[in-house]
Amino acid sequence: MSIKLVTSTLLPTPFAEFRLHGFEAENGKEHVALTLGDITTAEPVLARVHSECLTGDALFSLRCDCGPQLEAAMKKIAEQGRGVILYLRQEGRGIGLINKIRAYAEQDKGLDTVEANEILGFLPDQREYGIAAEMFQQLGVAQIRLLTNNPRKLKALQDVGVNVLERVQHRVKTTAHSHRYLATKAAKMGHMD
Ligand SMILES: Nc1nc2c(ncn2[C@@H]2O[C@H](COP(=O)(O)OP(=O)(O)OP(=O)(O)O)[C@@H](O)[C@H]2O)c(=O)[nH]1
Ligand SMILES: [Zn+2]
Repeated sequence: MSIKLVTSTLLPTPFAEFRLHGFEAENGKEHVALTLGDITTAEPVLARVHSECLTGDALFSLRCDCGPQLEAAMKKIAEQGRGVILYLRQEGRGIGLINKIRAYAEQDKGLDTVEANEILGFLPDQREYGIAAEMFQQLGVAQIRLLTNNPRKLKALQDVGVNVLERVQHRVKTTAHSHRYLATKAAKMGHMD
């Protein structure tokens, strides 16, 4: 086991009172999950596997759609009264915060998100989803309906053994700033509508 559930508490939010679960990975990284309702029953659970984006999730960045996607996932789960969000600390598609800022600086000079990662010596997407499977298992989630537009995430999760019954579209409104970013994701990273 490369990650363990350490402690849980309540997290009141504007959308619902979630449970917040703290996980510690073998490599020292700390991850969290938000859950609502009884997610241990056989009925598929609405789930979002969200990758950390400090700029989008906490600083209101318009360069990407992460913040609105997180909020939309919390709202959809609140509406259903049942669901789970894994918040994985894989900032910058796995390259880390400072390197993501470096990548943004390259994008300021005209490169797209994929080219910027490559010029810095990284793959376009370095995320790994093995811990997600273990987190679902430890939370007692048997099968999920996954909120995503990213086919690679869907496949990666299935490859590590997550039982994904359905992909649920998870689009949010685009802004003038995020338009190019989303266009690159569609053209180069296969993101779906
Ligand atoms: N390296 C890099 N990472 C970025 C950039 N913009 C956003 N990210 C990171 O990308 C991650 C979010 O991934 P996305 O590709 O936007 O979306 P996704 O989670 O794969 O797919 P969805 O489930 O459809 O949202 C977060 O970790 C962000 O920090 C960028 O320009 N460069
Ligand atoms: Zn983002």
